[in-house]
Amino acid sequence: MNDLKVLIVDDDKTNRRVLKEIVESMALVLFAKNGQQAIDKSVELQPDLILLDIVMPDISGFDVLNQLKNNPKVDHIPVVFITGKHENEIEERGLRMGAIDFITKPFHSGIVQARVYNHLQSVIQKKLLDHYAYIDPLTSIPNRRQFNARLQQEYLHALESNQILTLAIVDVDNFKLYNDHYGHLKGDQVLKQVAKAVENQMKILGGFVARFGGEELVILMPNTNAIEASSRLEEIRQSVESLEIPHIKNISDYVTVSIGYSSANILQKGHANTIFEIADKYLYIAKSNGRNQVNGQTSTIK
Ligand SMILES: Nc1nc2c(ncn2[C@@H]2O[C@H](COP(=O)(O)OP(=O)(O)OP(=O)(O)O)[C@@H](O)[C@H]2O)c(=O)[nH]1
Repeated sequence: MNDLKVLIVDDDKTNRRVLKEIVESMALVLFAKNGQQAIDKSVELQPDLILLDIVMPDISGFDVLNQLKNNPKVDHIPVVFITGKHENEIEERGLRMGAIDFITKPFHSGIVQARVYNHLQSVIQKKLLDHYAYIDPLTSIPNRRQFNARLQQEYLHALESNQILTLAIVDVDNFKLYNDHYGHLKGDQVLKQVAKAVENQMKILGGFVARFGGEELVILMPNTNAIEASSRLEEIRQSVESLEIPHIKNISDYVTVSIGYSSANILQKGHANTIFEIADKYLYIAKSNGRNQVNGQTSTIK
């Protein structure tokens, strides 16, 4: 569990030390001495669990929890309240506000350890579920669900910041023939290699890549105009060709991809799918013009 982080928020030094001793075998321990630090460190360090004292001199634990629950960057982090005495009213209020549990002082180390352990187990389970929900099992890159969420995010960001968003579709050429000739298992290996090559390029060039489905990958490049997009996508096209994966002799020497893109100047909310449709149109042109090429343009979404 060593890559897990627990943030201990307590104004009392002794309490922080005692809790640290209980928690440190299960997770990396972070500290905050007051409410404001708790909020700042939660946003910055993204702990997996927060142990939060209720009574603190600046902002009370209730107010901290309220602020955390109203901030989309941290609203998912489970919070366990630390309280001086057991009072049903306080416990009910905290649980209704979204705290997942209560720990009472003075600490019984065995109980605190068991509670923290159980909550960290839930965190691990959730991480695993998130992984399966958002990662494509064949290629290990983000899947279409993650892409859809990211597209909405980047679309809004581009609209608000008046930046150009490029969306590209990368499609393996003549892949049906490849599958028919070499078999689907070999085809799967090709998809893995192509996804890896594109992902590596995106790490260098900047951008997000996902498997859209079948033999199609999709790329998002925020703040990227058509000229920049065209040269980056050309590098991606070349990176796949240079893998030198043999195709069927009379089709082409190596496995290649065609890429269609749209560099969108976004003037209107709610038309993220239109960028995809335009990129798809250019992909069709790239295919019709002979495959193994990049095609696209600037478009305006209004
Ligand atoms: N091996 C493998 N094949 C897949 C997978 N998903 C889709 N395919 C195959 O991808 C092929 C796509 O074929 P088409 O849509 O006709 O496209 P294409 O043959 O690449 O032709 P062009 O796109 O015009 O170059 C089909 O044979 C699908 O079965 C997968 O996960 N693994």
